[in-house]
Amino acid sequence: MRALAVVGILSPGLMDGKRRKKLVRCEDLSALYRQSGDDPNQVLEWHKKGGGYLHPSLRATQLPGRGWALCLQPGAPLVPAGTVLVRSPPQLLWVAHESESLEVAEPLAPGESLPKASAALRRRLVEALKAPVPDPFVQSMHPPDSLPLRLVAGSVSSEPSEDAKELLKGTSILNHTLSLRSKLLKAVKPELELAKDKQATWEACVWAQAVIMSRAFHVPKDSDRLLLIPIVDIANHAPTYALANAEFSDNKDGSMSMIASRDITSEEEVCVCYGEHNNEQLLFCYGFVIPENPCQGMLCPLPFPDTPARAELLHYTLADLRRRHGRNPSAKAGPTLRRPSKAEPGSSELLLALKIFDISEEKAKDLLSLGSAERVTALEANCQEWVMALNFLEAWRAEIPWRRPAEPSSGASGAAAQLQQEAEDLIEAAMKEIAAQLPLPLYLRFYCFTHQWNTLLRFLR
Ligand SMILES: C[S@@+](CC[C@H](N)C(=O)[O-])C[C@H]1O[C@@H](n2cnc3c(N)ncnc32)[C@H](O)[C@@H]1O
Repeated sequence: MRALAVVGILSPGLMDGKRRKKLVRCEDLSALYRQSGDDPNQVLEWHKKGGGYLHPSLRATQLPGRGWALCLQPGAPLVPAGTVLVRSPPQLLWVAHESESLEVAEPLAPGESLPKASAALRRRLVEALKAPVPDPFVQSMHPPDSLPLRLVAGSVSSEPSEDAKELLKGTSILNHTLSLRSKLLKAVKPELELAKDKQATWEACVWAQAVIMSRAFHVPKDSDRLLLIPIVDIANHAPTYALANAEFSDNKDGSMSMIASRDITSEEEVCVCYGEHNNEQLLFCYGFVIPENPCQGMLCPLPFPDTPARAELLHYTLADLRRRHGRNPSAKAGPTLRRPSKAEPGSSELLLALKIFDISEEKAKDLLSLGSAERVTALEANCQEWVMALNFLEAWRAEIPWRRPAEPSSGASGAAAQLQQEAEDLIEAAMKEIAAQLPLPLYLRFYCFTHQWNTLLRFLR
């Protein structure tokens, strides 16, 4: 009974007794995740019968590397901005309110703002799998197998394997994912204790958590409602709000719609923006990365300063820096490494953080009382921070496992490998940038002292 009844149930059109019996004996829960032959029409039918609306020119289809997607049919007339593309009535939505839940729940991951609502949805999803035939909506909720939580989920009774951890080394996601796994294990302990088959229950809980991370929406953004929205949840992600061609609309009658935010033409894919996320955030929550993502940056694996004035100073000055360059000022997550550009060096946030690490608490208090412009001048990096940054970047790069350059990045680990490659490229670019600033004698001294001859030869001007 390891696979519950779920495995058979999740294969559309296979409900005859003989076939189902065979599938129930299957030894894994892989049918909880998207298969290449999955057909979206079952859930579309179910949605229509339940009172849902789908624009007649839209169809759900599989796109390589993107799973299911909503696209305008070939030859369909232009759909003008403002058109309702999908409407899901309240009775088909799964809604959890943070304020209505009495339970105590801790956030499982950084940035999770509705932990009680997530816990309530997770429990409901796991329960739904126990039904003899879960409804087509539940059957359609397939999170990607490249989601980091899935990569490290492994066995309920042992630690994640070194091989699984290797896939995320050198990125801030490794620690976040391991922490998410252990917090989830703790949160579902009561269910696991009651379960006959602990591994199957653990896998169902991982599936439910993965569904919430990759398919649940928090609408409106500042409300306490977490929703699973059939059909609307088939829309894939556009990197920025400006690049999306559709958006959610929260209706007065409790239904949810997706509306065209600009004209959409024949065969175009309908995409919403899940949030302007960089590839680290996308991989952690959604299991994919976007090549040349315009929302760029990778979190530098640095601890935040551990004294109040230095922590506050870093927070404010990072926000200042971001505002000045037209980026989202939120600085909660700490300094990021970016692609160098004419407007801004890629290592500017790292250099700022290293400078603040090196000053006293008293000096930090003084700087906090100054205006923004004076602070910027006082916190300008010099040779000392450049050398510290080179040291830090060398250590960061050494964390990333060595990979054969031609190795194809496909399968479940492909997106993680692409993120590691992105980290390597950003580190290399930042090192070049810093090497170009450093006076030659200092540069030579650093590399001779650290015996990193390869880097020395590569960057020697
Ligand atoms: C809300 S669901 C969208 C529907 C999903 N494609 C499916 O098969 O059901 C989010 C998931 O879709 C995939 N996805 C969304 N946008 C993507 C994109 N721009 N590139 C690749 N995969 C994407 C990821 O697997 C993500 O976790």
